[in-house]
Amino acid sequence: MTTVIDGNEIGDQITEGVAACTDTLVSEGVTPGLATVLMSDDGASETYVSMKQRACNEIGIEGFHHQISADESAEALFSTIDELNADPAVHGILVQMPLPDHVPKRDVLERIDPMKDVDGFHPENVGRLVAGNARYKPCTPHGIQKMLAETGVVTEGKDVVVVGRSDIVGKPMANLLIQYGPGGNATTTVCHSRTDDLADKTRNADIVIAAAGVPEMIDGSMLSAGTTVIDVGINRVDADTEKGYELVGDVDFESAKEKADAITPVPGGVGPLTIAMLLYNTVKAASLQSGVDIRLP
Ligand SMILES: Nc1nc2c(c(=O)[nH]1)N[C@@H](CN(C=O)c1ccc(C(=O)N[C@@H](CCC(=O)O)C(=O)O)cc1)CN2
Repeated sequence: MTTVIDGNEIGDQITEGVAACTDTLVSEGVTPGLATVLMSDDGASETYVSMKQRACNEIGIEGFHHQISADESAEALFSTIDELNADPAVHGILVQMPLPDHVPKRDVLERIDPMKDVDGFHPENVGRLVAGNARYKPCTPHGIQKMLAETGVVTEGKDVVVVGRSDIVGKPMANLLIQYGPGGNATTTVCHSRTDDLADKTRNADIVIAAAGVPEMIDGSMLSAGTTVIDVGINRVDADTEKGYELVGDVDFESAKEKADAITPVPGGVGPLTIAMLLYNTVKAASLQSGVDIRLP
């Protein structure tokens, strides 16, 4: 029997633990604050930012939102970040990706105070992660680690194939998987658009993590029986629905399910964990900046 991993259930469980930490901080006079910055008119990005704000409100994290028009200069974004860096009510800053082409992404990430970088994308935080001393683990890969642990999928000694080499998922995921300790100790292969014979790599994997942003590119014929399949893709494809689109993953769910021991659906798989781990990092940021000790889940 294939287990369909319920990301909403695991996300809710983690959020409950984070909510208890928020209560502890508030009782000590510290209200965790998260600022989201959106410089885009992309519908999906707008949806994700409002989901993040709603999730904050539900557990008592104070949300601040800054909208910058997509055709503004990069300077407008830099000065917003400078203000948020200096604001003591803001413990976490998240600049929603992707940014418009004229905005230099690396300069934006370096502008954020690393202590407030709850995405874990600042080079200082990336370096700490690679060194095995993470401050803020990037939300999606951290959520996948939690999801595997919760499902009883051990990574130690396993062959894991990560499909995709993005800064948000592929690279940090691979780095977490090769760390010492639980959720790590995996033999990790990173595949990408130039990989020769991808199916040969995925067929030899115990765990496949698909994060390439290509709708349904991994199907059952590319998997061996018993594989754990984690689908990170959330692609909007045109469909005859009320919204005019439907969400599909990077995995062809029906054929992959025939082979998988465990598989995540889209929606309701990895996505909710991304939000839960953002709350986790925000509360951790508030704890680090205030010196109030908490026990994170
Ligand atoms: N600064 C960042 N930008 C982006 C990140 C990130 O981690 N930091 N990740 C992605 C998108 N993302 C968060 O921003 C994200 C995507 C999807 C979901 C989610 O819960 N999806 C739901 C479906 C929602 C829908 O109806 O569209 C699901 O999968 O069930 C959460 C977060 C890019 N940018």
